Amino acid sequence: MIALHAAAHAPLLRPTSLAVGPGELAVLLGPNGAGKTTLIRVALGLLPATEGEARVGGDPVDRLSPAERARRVAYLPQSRPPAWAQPVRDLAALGRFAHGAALGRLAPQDAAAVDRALAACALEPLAHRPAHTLSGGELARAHLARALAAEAPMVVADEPVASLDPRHQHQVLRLLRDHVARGGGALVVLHDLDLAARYADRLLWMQGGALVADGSVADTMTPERVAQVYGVAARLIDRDGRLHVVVDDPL
Ligand SMILES: Nc1ncnc2c1ncn2[C@@H]1O[C@H](COP(=O)(O)OP(=O)(O)OP(=O)(O)O)[C@@H](O)[C@H]1O
Repeated sequence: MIALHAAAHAPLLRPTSLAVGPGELAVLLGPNGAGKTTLIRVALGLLPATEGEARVGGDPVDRLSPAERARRVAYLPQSRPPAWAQPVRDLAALGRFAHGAALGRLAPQDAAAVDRALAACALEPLAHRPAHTLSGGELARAHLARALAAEAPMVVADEPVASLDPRHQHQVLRLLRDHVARGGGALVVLHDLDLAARYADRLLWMQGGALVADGSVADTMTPERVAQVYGVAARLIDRDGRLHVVVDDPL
């Protein structure tokens, strides 16, 4: 469980109360600069709250060691660390460091978790490739494998599908859904409203540093809200019980 009752001044996060827990895939939406990354960073204790507090797994995040926090929540940041000539498998193994693993010293359970994450991300054929030789989309999946290898109860992913082709976008969101089906929780930033409508249990809408709506797809995804939050005209089409979001023109 990630719980936030906090505000920050710079970058701006208006007073925000939010809890995301096991069994839900919450998608954080909002235009560029709305404060999505800021909210995540305050929630994870990576930016100080100027008022209030953030809790992870029930404890104030500033009382957790980085390793303890990493065992509770796997964070896939938007700007990922530069990849150097490290094989993909070693990059994924970084996800086990919070469990006491070190490169060249993976216990059987660490190696098994890394193998599961590589398989889930369809990276087995690339396991021995130096990460700096990967395409942008392959590298994004390698970072996801690192996050999944941690096998933390919560996953927080900031635009995890940004550089992926359509098939891999769906693959990543299915992996996050599988994580939720196994009892985990996920907080994921997306810019694709159609993907959000398809995969989210809950939508968190941000604008101007504030959470302006929080609820199910059925309750919160409306053309009016898309217009208000993003400044674009959108049509919602219900086809075979699934909502499709078609973005038309800027308003
Ligand atoms: N260290 C900082 N000091 C001052 N302002 C900042 C700082 N970091 C970010 N900001 C500003 O805070 C606002 C929110 O930024 P944030 O990265 O949280 O937005 P975002 O919703 O994640 O955007 P995007 O979709 O573009 O990634 C932006 O206007 C940004 O320029």
